[in-house]
Amino acid sequence: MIRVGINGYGTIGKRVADAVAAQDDMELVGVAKTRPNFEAETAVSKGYPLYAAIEERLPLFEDAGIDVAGGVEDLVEASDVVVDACPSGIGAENKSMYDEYDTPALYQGGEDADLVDVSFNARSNFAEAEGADHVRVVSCNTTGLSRLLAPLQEEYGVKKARVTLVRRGGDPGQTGRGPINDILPNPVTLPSHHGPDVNTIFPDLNIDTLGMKVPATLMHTHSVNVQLEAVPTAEEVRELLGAESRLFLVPEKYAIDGAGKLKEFAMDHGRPRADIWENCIWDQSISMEDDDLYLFQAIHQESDVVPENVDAIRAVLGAADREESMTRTDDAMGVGF
Ligand SMILES: NC(=O)C1=CN([C@@H]2O[C@H](COP(=O)(O)OP(=O)(O)OC[C@H]3O[C@@H](n4cnc5c(N)ncnc54)[C@H](OP(=O)(O)O)[C@@H]3O)[C@@H](O)[C@H]2O)C=CC1
Ligand SMILES: O=C(OP(=O)(O)O)[C@H](O)COP(=O)(O)O
Repeated sequence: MIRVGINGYGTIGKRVADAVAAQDDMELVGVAKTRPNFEAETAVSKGYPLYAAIEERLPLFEDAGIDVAGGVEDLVEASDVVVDACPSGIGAENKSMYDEYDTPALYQGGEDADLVDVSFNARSNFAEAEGADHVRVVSCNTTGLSRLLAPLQEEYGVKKARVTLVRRGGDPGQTGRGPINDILPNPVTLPSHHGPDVNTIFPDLNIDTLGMKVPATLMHTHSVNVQLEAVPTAEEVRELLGAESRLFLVPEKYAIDGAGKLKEFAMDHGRPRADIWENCIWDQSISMEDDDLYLFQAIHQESDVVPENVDAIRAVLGAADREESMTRTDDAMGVGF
């Protein structure tokens, strides 16, 4: 069994914890939090051992009547690998602690690419993470782009990708985020971080990305144009993308017109937290104009990186190859509609 610790039990960390607990080759050693809030209560009610991320705060948990298994260093020491899902920048501060205990660590997309040995997307570069000590699972949007570009690059070759990312302003629980009545170029300069981030996975891929932020919390939406080397029909592209386990082609007959109905669809399917782990590509948006492919896809920012974190655990430990790991992860989590 692979012993996994999760440091940072927020939006991403709690989802990765559930996904790890669902794998039959992994054991969740525990999760680390800084304070005894509702998420601490939930972790305890799920039977996840709770560790204090800041050891001086141990008494706060005791005062709140929450049992704590130890401090974060105990968690790191007891784990074969740690998933760091702390807020952006805290992962970098934690790196020396992971090194001290010789525990490989996975970081999230909010950390800089130069913090790590390898930036990771399971479909695109699984094997590169094998044996690495520090791996970054790229951001939700970059994960969505990498999953899409990998089969296109392999099958047809990519001359150039141009993507406009319409980004949700904040997650549903982030009550302090905005905008609340505006549409922002964000960043106003080009490129957004997503293009350079895609290049951490595909170094030679020619890609420009532009970002915007809008007053929405449910999902991001991408307007994608990929100029291809070989020229398939739109139907051939549909078949290629439809065969990928983490790409969901939203059928026209479902009459799903946006993120609201996608989330409703996920809830109808009994998805935990209404999570959508797959890229949602509108089937009827897939179009070819000469050598240009166009499509729209929606990305659930809170959950698409979760299966990628599970695969990265196996990758760093050399516990499985790409296909075996992705299949195990998907089967255990129920990825695929
Ligand atoms: N949310 C998203 O859409 C996505 C986020 N990411 C990336 O994932 C990472 C985490 O983001 P997200 O889950 O949204 O962030 P959250 O703020 O939701 O969760 C992080 C949690 O870490 C805890 N924390 C804070 N400081 C520490 C610390 N020193 N040690 C341990 N835990 C700490 C906080 O909980 P508490 O203080 O209560 O313990 C907080 O809730 C970032 O790099 C982000 O860029 C990637 C893809 C999508
Ligand atoms: O990784 C994400 O988005 P990103 O790919 O646009 O950076 C997450 O949705 C977090 O984005 P945020 O930095 O707006 O919180």
